[in-house]
Amino acid sequence: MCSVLIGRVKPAQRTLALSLRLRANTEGSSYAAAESRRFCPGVSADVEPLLAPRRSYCSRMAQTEGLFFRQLFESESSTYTYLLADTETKEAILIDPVLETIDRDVKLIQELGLNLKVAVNTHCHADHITSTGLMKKRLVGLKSAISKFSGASADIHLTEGDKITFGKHYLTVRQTPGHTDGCMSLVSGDQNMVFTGDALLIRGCGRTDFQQGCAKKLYESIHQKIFTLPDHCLVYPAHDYLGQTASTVGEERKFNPRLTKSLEEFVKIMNNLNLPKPKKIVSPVGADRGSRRPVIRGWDGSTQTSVDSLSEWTLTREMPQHNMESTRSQWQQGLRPPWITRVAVGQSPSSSGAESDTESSSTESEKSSIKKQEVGSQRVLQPTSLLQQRIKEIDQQKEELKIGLQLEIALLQGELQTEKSQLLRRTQKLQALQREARQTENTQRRHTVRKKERESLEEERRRVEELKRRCEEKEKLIPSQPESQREQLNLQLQQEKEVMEAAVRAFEDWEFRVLEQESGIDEEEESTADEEVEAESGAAKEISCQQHAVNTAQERVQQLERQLKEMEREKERELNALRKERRELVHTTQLVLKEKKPLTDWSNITGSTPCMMSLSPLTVHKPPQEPCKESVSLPRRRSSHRNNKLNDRPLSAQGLVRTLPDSQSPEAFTSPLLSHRLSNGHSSGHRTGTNGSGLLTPCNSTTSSRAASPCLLDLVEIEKKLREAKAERERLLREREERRRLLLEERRQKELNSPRTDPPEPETQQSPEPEPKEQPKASTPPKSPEQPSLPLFLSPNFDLRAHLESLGHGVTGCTDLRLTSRRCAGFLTKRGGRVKTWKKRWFLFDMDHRRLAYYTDCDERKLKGVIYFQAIEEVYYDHLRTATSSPRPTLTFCVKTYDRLFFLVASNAVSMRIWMDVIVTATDEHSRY
Ligand SMILES: N[C@@H](CCC(=O)N[C@@H](CSS)C(=O)NCC(=O)O)C(=O)O
Repeated sequence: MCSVLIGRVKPAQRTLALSLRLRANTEGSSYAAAESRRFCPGVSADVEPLLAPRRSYCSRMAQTEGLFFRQLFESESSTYTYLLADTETKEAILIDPVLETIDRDVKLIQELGLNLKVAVNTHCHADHITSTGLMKKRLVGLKSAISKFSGASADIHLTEGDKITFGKHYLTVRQTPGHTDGCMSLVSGDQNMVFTGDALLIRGCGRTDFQQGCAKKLYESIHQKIFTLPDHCLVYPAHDYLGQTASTVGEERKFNPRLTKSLEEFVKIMNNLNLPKPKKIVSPVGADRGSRRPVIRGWDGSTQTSVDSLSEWTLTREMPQHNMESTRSQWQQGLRPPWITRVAVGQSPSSSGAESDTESSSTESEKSSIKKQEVGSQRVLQPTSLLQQRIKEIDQQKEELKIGLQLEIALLQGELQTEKSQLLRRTQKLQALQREARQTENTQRRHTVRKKERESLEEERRRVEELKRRCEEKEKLIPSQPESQREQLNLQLQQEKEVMEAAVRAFEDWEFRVLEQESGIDEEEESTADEEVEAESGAAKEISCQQHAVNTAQERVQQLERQLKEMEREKERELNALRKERRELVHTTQLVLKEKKPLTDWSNITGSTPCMMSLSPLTVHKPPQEPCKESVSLPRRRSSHRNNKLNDRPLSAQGLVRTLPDSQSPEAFTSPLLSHRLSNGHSSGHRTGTNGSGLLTPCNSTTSSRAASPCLLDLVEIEKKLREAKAERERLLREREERRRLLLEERRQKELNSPRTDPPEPETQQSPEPEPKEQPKASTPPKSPEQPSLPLFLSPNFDLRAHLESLGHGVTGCTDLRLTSRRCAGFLTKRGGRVKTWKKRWFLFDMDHRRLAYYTDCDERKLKGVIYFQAIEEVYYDHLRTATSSPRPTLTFCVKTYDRLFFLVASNAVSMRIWMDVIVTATDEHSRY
């Protein structure tokens, strides 16, 4: 049994103990030691000086024995979340968790077997939504905490001096208002760490231009509450926009550019910051939910309906949308610091038409056999991987949707809870009023009865007195009566007296009873009849008012319940739709995989070259709607058919599958490819496709997947089309082979007629085909009438060297390159595909093999990878410096294939320009052919 204590040390020594049962956990590993390894893992001597500050951080961390500490980062709002735990008891606290990273945080907490007791928000965040509310739904026993002055609801409201205890550690609350009224900093028990929230940032501080911000208050808070901590105390802020992770109080006191100034200067600085609104605050998340009244979401799932005290910015924080596409794309496109890794969905593991770019060390023979298989199977692997990618996307979408809707439901439940408790309060009040009314009524009734009784009593009194009077009169008259009658009269008087005395006794008893009854009754009540009437009418009013409020609250509760049910139904509907799509995609994947074997076998039998594969209608390409995410540089291309080019590209399996029902006929899928491609993309005949350019266009996977899903059911149709595709492909390959044979024939003829001038090229060991002979420098050979219309760069007579000279390159002066009429070779530094390390490679641009190969060295013995010409889409200079880690940013250029980017660095500007113009010929060749 252990407890998390939230207690105030001063003034009242208040200790609020939340006695919570702890899971039995015997692991007890040294988190602090692991943590220090994380901060300084295997530091080599040459970088050690650079890491010196971090070493001091971690060595100090390690001193706090038995403390687990983890700094976590959310890249969209640049927020730091901190997880602290006692390594022995496993009790943990979480500071400033963010909604977007709830899965990561919960997973980590569960993996480490921690028992999260409290999730603290250092203040009301204006730039992101806290995950405490949702986290409470996921982690049993978790309490939320926030400053009492934040105006937000939470399980625990903290004030100055409160202690948040977890195991043998604790954090003390120091109120540091200024950025917001409810800002607080949390100081570790040993004063080695302070979590400053948005008060003190590294070399900065929280803005003071919204949310009750006040520069003067902030200045005082920091000076009085943070700068009074020891110099070595580590500062952990809630945000950093420059990748800084921690600082110290001493450093900030000395170097903080804002806080080293006088108060007046500080105020001036803060008033002139002119910061843009935080990125997320203005995002119209939930804009489609305009029907909902503006609400400020409570920090633990409840809702505050008051909007008066909060800025308009706060009001923009609504629920995540059900349209998760936008969220996902934000996540996918969002820049992340290097230490945040997220598996990029849809990244093909291998390069286009190339061997894997993992810089593996397989042998040449392995390479060639792998290449054969790869080329043959690529067209089926790629669609499969696309489908699998889509499945992954759906899973992710499902998860996001679930979180979004769970949150929505949790918040509605919170709202419902609040309304219900309000209803309960009102009902109780109403009942009390009704009780009161009943009491009043009873009093009145009693009052009337009493009044009547008093009247009867009065009557009786009068009767008794009359009897008394009569007896007295008789008694007086008897002496004056004749003697003979006196005895008789005395007798009568005696009887009457007895009757009278009995009546007096009865009356007195009655009167005594009445007086006794009335002795307990409030005299005021008796006397102020008017007031009573007034109170009665007030109570009646109050009752009707309360009745009305109760009715409204009941309606609201019913409405919320309906909303909740609808939300749950919506969640089910959405999840079912996603489940259905996923099932269909899995089915289709299986089908495509089934197709894989015969197609691969067939491909091996034909022994087709990679270039031939480009004619396959199933070659996979990135959907044209998606621009290259890695760079937005303008491509360096001579071809003016940029847009057509994308449409000219072979149809992706994904696109095929999705567009089948629209295409109606098998011809739509097979017919126009060859003629269209051979006519340089200008053919307008025989177009049966759906996109106006005569070809089927792949659907945009991010927007139309759900709409397109029904077509996936048409599996028989798919099989049929696959068979047709195979037949068409076979025919195209035959035609292409024939054309190729004719070309070679023609080239040989030409060589016989015109003897070559260039010396024969030495690099022949790689070439399985006869090395073509070079033509004298002529980049545009005359076209014989019978010669088929071939693209410029495809022509066997095309002279690369002459072409470059004609472009004005000083080829002879560039000693870095070996340039012949058909080849260009030289060193380039290439960035790895998955492991982003830069390696120097020998690149060989080979026009005869139509590939750009790279080797470990200039002897070209160890092939590391190949980029086939048909895969190359664009070549451009990296002027936006997207390859941030490039050793020479100014000499970096990009070769974009349809599924990845190659970042290459030349040794100098001249060779970079030549390389780019060399490689661009490959793109032109591809786009034209
Ligand atoms: N451009 C940034 C602005 C982020 C921002 O305004 N941050 C707040 C804390 S979150 S409310 C702040 O106080 N910043 C102080 C500063 O000096 O930056 C973005 O949107 O990412």
